[in-house]
Amino acid sequence: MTTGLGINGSSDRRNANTNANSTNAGGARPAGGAPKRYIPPHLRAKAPTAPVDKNAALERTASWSGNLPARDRSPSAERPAPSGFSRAPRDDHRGGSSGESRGPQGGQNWSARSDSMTRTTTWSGRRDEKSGSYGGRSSSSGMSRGGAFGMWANGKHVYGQRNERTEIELYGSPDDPERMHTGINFEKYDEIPVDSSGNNIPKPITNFEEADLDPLLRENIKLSGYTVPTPVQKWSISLGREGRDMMACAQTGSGKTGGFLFPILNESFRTGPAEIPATEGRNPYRSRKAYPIALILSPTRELTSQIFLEARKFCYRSWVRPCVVYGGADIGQQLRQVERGCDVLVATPGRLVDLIERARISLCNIRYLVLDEADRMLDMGFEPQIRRIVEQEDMPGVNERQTLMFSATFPRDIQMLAQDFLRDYIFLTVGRVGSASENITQRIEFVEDADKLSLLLDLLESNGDCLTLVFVETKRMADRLTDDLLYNNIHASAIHGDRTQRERERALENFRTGRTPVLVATAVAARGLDIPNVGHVINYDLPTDVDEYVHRVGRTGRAGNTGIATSFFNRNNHNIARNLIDLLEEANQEIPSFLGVIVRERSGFGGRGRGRGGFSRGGGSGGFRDQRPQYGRGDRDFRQSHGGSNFGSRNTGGGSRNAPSSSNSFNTMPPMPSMDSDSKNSWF
Ligand SMILES: Nc1ncnc2c1ncn2[C@@H]1O[C@H](COP(=O)(O)OP(=O)(O)OP(=O)(O)O)[C@@H](O)[C@H]1O
Repeated sequence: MTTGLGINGSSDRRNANTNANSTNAGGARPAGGAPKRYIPPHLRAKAPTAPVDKNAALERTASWSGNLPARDRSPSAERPAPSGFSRAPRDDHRGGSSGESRGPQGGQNWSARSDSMTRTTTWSGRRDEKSGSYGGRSSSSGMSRGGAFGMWANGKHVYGQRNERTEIELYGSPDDPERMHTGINFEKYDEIPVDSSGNNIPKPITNFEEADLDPLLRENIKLSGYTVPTPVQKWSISLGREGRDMMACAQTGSGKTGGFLFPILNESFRTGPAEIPATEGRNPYRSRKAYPIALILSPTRELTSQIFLEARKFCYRSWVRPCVVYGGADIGQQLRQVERGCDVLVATPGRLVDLIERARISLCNIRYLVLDEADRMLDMGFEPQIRRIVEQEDMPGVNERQTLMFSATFPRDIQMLAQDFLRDYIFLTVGRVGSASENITQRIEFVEDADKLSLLLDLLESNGDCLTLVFVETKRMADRLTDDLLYNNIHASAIHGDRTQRERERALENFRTGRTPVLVATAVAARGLDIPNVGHVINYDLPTDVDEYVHRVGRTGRAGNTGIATSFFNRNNHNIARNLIDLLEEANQEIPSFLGVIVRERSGFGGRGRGRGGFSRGGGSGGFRDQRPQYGRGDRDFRQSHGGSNFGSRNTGGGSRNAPSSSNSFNTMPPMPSMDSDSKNSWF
């Protein structure tokens, strides 16, 4: 039962739901006896219908059907049945999928590249290709045979030929429903205050036209439909030109991917490839090793794949070949792809280490290192691997490379740790560190565990056409809830760490295309994923960490579009209440009174409020995180507030600062157990 603490009249509505349905969480399948069917609100006044036939229950013909574009570019994924939305197979969310997954390593068609252009460069020993495809959004036909790559010849960048088919595959058509279109609030990004701190801060660019970008990059940006740079892009392009390191904290959906790709590609297009050092063996040109010039590390396979697809857009017709490697996919295929050309490598740490150990990747030519979701990459699970990749392999040192870190959240302790990988960096914040975008309407609903399913069904019923992402805390819960939704006639699938990579990619593809408009996810889908039309994020289970909350809700309200995030809260979530209040306040959201009540209750028990910048980061309860000292959420460049540093104040307009004092003395983290990215993912 709900308590009287609900807001907006929602508790009344839920009580009504509970009465109308059952007392065991709406449409949940009861442990024994005949299952009770969930009755949506608009049918509750009507006479009950016959129990749902199991197969019929999975038939979707109601409000979801066909409302969303069911365009499916997957070569072998099932197409919607002609009669409308045929149901996804019962095991759709658990495995046993019959269709091929789509993804850079998902199927045969992803393996080959489609350059008609012969590469004559000899710097990396890569094979010249005449045809084929090399993975991308659509592989059904292989990437267009006429797809063009450029080359670097005689010290010059020679652009590849334009190819209409490749352009449609890469960029979609302007009315492509799967393409992210900027929303009504896109221009408002410019109103968000930007703070920068560091030495000799260059001025940001103001627009793409005056940015003196490489003409090919400019063209590719245009083809991607970008007309105005977002704030983080304005700054990163200018910092990239100056060769400066950067730690950038900008809200979810505000264009951080372009923020790191643009400066890297702008410089690479101008300067060309790097020579392989003579120390690399007798005839490095004949070796099968790749020598990328840029390395982009990200925490999850899906995000890694997505960044690669973005990189392909901006590398089109250039000499730069992007390449992707991540766990769970066929390594043989990845190795072949690496051999075909690997100038910008997008990778998860675990798989990268594997390829380094096999002597198939050398990092000796790295000029640019990017940690996307940097706070996650330097968090406990990944840090040992990052240290190994960056410090113990052959990557040039911090003075010889440019290092860029991006995230929407940057806790203070991670900022401290990050200093080990950065040189005289600029700290950039767009909005407050770790704040949620105001494009997202955040609602917190008080609901007891037993009533969650009922409320979820109500919300889904009233959702309209949009895609809905439902977050839960455990893999088991993800499967269970998906079963419950399928049982209640809602097309849903699940994504979590226990599913095979093929199943994960398939679930994501079906979600993206609207075949299964509800995706139940664990934290594996919380960061970075950019899926158009996600209009509603529901935290069925709230996370214990408020930063995780920020990333989750950030799957909606992207690129200036608006979205809704609803979170189910009850007393079990008291640890996050304080931080949630701060977050809602910052984003100008309504703060339900029960949050304050619960915070006061907890203070009464001797607990203390854990405000931002206070002692605890996120107030997680139990688990691995809490074994670390907690330094508080970062709300600014930690160098500014730390005693002994010369960063006494915030700098918003450039100007000079003295170098920060050494960070090493602050790095008092106890050693953390090592985990590779795949085992890390298994947490989710
Ligand atoms: N300058 C731009 N003009 C138009 N659209 C843009 C621009 N920059 C980025 N976008 C679009 O905005 C969306 C969000 O961008 P992106 O995924 O880079 O956000 P992000 O800041 O990395 O988000 P997250 O914190 O969730 O990782 C993407 O669909 C991207 O194509």
